[in-house]
Amino acid sequence: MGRTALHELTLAGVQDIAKKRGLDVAGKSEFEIHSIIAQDDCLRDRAARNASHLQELHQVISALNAAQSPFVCVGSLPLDPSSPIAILVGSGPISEVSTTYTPVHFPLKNEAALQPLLEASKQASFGRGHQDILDPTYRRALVLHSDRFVVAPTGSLEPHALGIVDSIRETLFPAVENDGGSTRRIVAVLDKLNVYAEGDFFKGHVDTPKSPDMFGTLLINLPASHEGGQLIVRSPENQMSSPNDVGASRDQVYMTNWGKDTGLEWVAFFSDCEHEVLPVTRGKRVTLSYTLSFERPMMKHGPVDVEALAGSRDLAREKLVDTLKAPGILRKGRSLCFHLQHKYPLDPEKTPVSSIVNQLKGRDAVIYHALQASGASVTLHLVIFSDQSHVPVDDTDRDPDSTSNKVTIGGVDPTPSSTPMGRPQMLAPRSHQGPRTFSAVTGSPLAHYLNHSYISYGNESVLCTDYGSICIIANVPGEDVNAPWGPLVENASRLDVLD
Ligand SMILES: O=C(O)CCC(=O)C(=O)O
Ligand SMILES: [Fe+2]
Repeated sequence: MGRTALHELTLAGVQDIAKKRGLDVAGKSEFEIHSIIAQDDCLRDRAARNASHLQELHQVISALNAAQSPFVCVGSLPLDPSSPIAILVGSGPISEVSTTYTPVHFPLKNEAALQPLLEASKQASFGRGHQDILDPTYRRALVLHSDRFVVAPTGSLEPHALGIVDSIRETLFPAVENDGGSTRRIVAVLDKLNVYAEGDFFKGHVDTPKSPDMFGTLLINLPASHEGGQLIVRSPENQMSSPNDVGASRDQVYMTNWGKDTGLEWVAFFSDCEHEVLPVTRGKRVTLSYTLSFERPMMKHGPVDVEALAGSRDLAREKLVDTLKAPGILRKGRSLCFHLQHKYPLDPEKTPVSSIVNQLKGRDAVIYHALQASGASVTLHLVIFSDQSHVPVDDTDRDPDSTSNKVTIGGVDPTPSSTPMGRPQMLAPRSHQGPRTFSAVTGSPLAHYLNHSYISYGNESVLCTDYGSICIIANVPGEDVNAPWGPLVENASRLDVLD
């Protein structure tokens, strides 16, 4: 055995183990330490078990990567030039009887034709923390809210009628695409019209969720000739990269190429994906933005039909299910922990964590449904951030000695029907030998922690909702999710695994 399995342990893990076994490793190289512990039967055995565990987790991660689902969905629709679309710009709020309308036709014939829109629009602000502020170094654009214009002919830019909503469901929610549609009705609501003139831009931001049901944003580009003004959308795991970054794979950063076509072009993306509009270098760029939400009544439904996953005949996802079913992946006493890739608007004081089951996006939905299809017992857990180390959600249990800048994980929500929050629990520090070990297979709550301050740069300031970080915990069926929690092994696929 020995070398390969031992090599899977990190140097820190090896030093830790060696010290606990009373082995003298002071001043020794990693190679020497490995040789020392290779002589130790107990350590060899433990390293071998770690190595097989790591191999299993790597298999899960590979299957998961192969089953990745996209974070953007794009399309284009031709427009009949003989029947242009008109934006009817109101002289005041459209609810008022006295309002008169001036039409602006698309495809836009010349820039002068845009004048009524420019006059009615106002300089766009954006949300920083709880305030809407004007900062032309961050966002330079004009906006016209949907209460100041109407589209003619009526319904001609209606995303349902145009088939855009169906495409969004098929692309962004493939894992649940076949559940009959009725439980996952998507609603696209027109929010505003954005005009970017030469030199205008909108720097990187994430869109503020306007309600807990909102999951994404749809932008329709109206045909107006321009250059520059590309929209860049980044996957949640690639927030700081540009399309030219070395290492940022092209499927993690999407960039539009609008302004040349005479039809409609559109892009939809999950609302926690960072996006930006590069400066327009010629012409005018006009977009309509829509919020994408799940219809409210579906929140009452239970978890979506897992049969749908089996019916989707996606080979990569079937392989993921098979990998999760393989003997040893899930075993008694070891839970798998998947930190969610996306953020979700959730007020944990009012809503159980389990309510986001029907809102899971992208890879999170794939993991959840694959785990369910594999027969695992699957629960969602709230991740709460704290500058205290491993502080339980319940303040009475606060550990006065822990001050490091770590995360607290709590808010177990196994039985949402009986209690709104479930009994608060926490993951114990690594040194604590709890009855169950948690192996973090994907992501880290710390990454969310770093993002957290970033999301105060929304596109609007909204007070009522915020993002929480959540993880999916998978157990063998029958295990008591309320039993005291053991240690969390972060990045279990890379670090040594505690037993
Ligand atoms: O106009 C665009 O393409 C983007 C607008 C945007 O990101 C926003 O309003 O939040
Ligand atoms: Fe935005």
